[in-house]
Order: sequence, then C-alpha cells, then structure tokens
Amino acid sequence: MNEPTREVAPEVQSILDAAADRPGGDERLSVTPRSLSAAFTAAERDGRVPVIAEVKPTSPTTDGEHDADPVAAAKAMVDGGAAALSVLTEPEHFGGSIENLRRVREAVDVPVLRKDFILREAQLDTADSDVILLIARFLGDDLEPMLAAARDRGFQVLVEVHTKDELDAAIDAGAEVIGVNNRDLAKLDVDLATFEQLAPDAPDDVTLIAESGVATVDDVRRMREAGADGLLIGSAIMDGDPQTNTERLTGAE
Ligand SMILES: O=P(O)(O)OC[C@@H](O)[C@@H](O)c1c[nH]c2ccccc12
Repeated sequence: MNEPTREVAPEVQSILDAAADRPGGDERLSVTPRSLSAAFTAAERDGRVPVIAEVKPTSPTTDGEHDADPVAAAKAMVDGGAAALSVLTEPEHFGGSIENLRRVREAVDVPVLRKDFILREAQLDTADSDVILLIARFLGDDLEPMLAAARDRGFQVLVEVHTKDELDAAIDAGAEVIGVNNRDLAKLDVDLATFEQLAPDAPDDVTLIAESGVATVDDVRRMREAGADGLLIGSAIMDGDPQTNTERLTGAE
C-alpha cells in the first residue's frame, strides 16, 4: 500500500496543511487542452530540447522573491523556445495565484501546466489549464480516482513521483505523462541521480519528464541521456533573464 501521509519536511507539511484548507471550484470544469505531446514534437522538430519553463515567484528553497511580471516572464520564456509553461498557483509558499495562471494562459499559445498541491476533486475546478499536476506521494490511493476525475474534465495530467514505489503506482494508475522530481520532499535536497535511477523502469510509451535541479546545459544533456523526453525547469530560468536562460537550456543539444 502506498501511504499518503509519509514523513515530509516541516515546510512541506505546512504547504499540505494550507492545501487541505483551500476551497475548490463551485462548478465542474470542462477544458479543451492544448496538446503537450504536440508541443514536445514541435520542439524536437526544430531542434529544441522540450522544456516546460516554470513561472515561480518564490519557493521554500528560494531566497527572496522574483517581482518580474509573470506575463512578461512567460512571454520571454516562449520567445526563448520553451515548448510549454508551468505556472505556480499555490499562494502561500510559492507566491503563485490563479490570476497569474489565467493571465499567462491568455497571453501565450503553448500548453500551460497548473502547478499546485491538489488534494481533493473540487480543487481541480479552480481554473482552466492544459495540464494539471498530481503528486503521487500526497494522493496515495486517491491517485487513480483523481487521475480519472482530471481526465473527465479534459485535463492532461502530469503525475509526479520521486521513488520506485510511486513510479509503479503512477504506471498502475494509467499515467501517460510522469515527472520524476529530483527533489526529495522529505529533506528538500536535490539529486539528479534520482531521475537516472528511475527512468529505466518507466515504459517507453510514457512521456517522461525530469523535474527540479536542472541548472546548466550539462544538466540538460545528462537528463536527456538518461531518457528525459522533456524537462521542467524553474529557478535556472527565473534567475536572471528568462529569455536568454531558456534559449541556452533549450539549445543544449
Ligand atoms: O526550480 P527548479 O529546481 O528548476 O524546479 C522546478 C520544479 O520542478 C519545482 O518547482 C517543483 C517540482 N515539483 C513541484 C511541486 C510543487 C511545487 C513546485 C514543484
């Protein structure tokens, strides 16, 4: 059995406590998503590494806050070659908002991932997005019904895992897009070897994404060699000029 309440860092527990209290939407959404796989294929076709660039104003492991306008940052990422975007909507620990997501999705035409800590079905109904994140560790046995609930609404789903057990649970639940988070939510440290260890166990037909801790062109190459179909990159793009950073990282091959 996959226990939903395993030990996590105090910062992460605080995120989960806040997430449990957050209301959902009143009405069941129905979204018509922009295709993530088509966006990855298009990037590959013109020689760009498929990157989901993340608009992340701050985080528990970041010093200070980026006060750049999220829409300006998002457009710069797309101009820099990002195949898709990720927008944090968690308000209390990541400086995100639903408003940021709405504005960004309106301003760009690439697929946009809603990055939040979704624990209940109604929380899927807070905002339209093309892709939604579900974190295996926090959902436990609810992963499969939540995946079905998200798909019923039209969302593409990125299922995040960090261990072999979570990867197996994601595969059993029928996940088609799986992100391996290199950050351990129990200790908050990052190790790119996490992706390298888990990738060989993912079936070929799964779209596999390496998440967190990718900072340099060498890191991009390392994750691609280990089998990453795409990369999710936040801090290394937000720190400094988002367009130049995205150009450098998407042009790593
Ligand atoms: O800034 P980084 O190290 O490039 O990481 C991006 C992304 O992977 C990270 O923000 C993240 C991965 N999983 C999450 C779950 C919730 C919030 C944030 C995340």
